[in-house]
Amino acid sequence: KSNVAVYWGQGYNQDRLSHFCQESTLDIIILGFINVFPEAVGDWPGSNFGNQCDGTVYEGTELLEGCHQIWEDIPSCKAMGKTVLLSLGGEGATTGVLDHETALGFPRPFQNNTIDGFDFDVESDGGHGYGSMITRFREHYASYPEENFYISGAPQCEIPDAQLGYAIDHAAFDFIWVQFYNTPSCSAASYFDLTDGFNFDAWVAVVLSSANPSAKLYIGLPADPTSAYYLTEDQVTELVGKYMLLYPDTFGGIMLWEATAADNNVDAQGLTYTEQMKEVLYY
Ligand SMILES: CNC(=N)NC(=O)NC
Repeated sequence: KSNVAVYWGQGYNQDRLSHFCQESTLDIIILGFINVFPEAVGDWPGSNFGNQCDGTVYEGTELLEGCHQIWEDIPSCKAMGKTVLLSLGGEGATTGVLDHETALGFPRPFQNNTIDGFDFDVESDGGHGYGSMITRFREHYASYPEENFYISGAPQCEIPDAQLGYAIDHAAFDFIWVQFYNTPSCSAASYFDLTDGFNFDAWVAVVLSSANPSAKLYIGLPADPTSAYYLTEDQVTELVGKYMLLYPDTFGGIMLWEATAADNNVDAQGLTYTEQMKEVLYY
């Protein structure tokens, strides 16, 4: 079963989470972002969810306290069978888990909601701390054997990814959705131009030699048709059709950046981009 995973939380004028939970074509929803990481053990993280939340923060921190709609919607999202992950990082985030200790001390004041795991969208200051952090998450997960908890990552498409390369090699991820956009040399769009730098094959090799060779590898795509890296439904059908068949065990599905842009991107048949992607996967 291949999945459609979408980021939500940074969309322009975005709808609340429950709106997207009702969309049958979404399987995994990645909440972005915890965008401020602690500088030292005991520091608090910080968060940003765009137009959501009420702007209040925990005293003296950058961690949003009034994200009522999100916390209300997570249980219903899970009741609809969605996997809900909380993403750490995002563009311009204050990342940089300094060291092993800070990584282990990353507090988890994420309300009393149980999310299904954590996503690492580390776009700067990566390094070895993330390997330790993920290993610690795995240790925590092990004390809830009846629960399914996940770890995912969103590396850029150049190999090795400067921020997450070490973590991918040394810590077990369940899903790796490569941003086959933002980097011209290896984008999915480059599959359709003379450079043909699209490197899904090489990413499969990375996964097979990583700490979790059975991790699922997703093709990350922009949902906004004005993106320089945008692919039409026909292009995605050709690209995904080829790689889904080439690597049936490793291919996991499609990731979209991001949910609101996908909602607003409707084709002649009235299908949102997410619905188009679902058709591509089950065509
Ligand atoms: C510019 N940064 C992004 N668009 N980040 C992502 O797409 N992360 C999954």
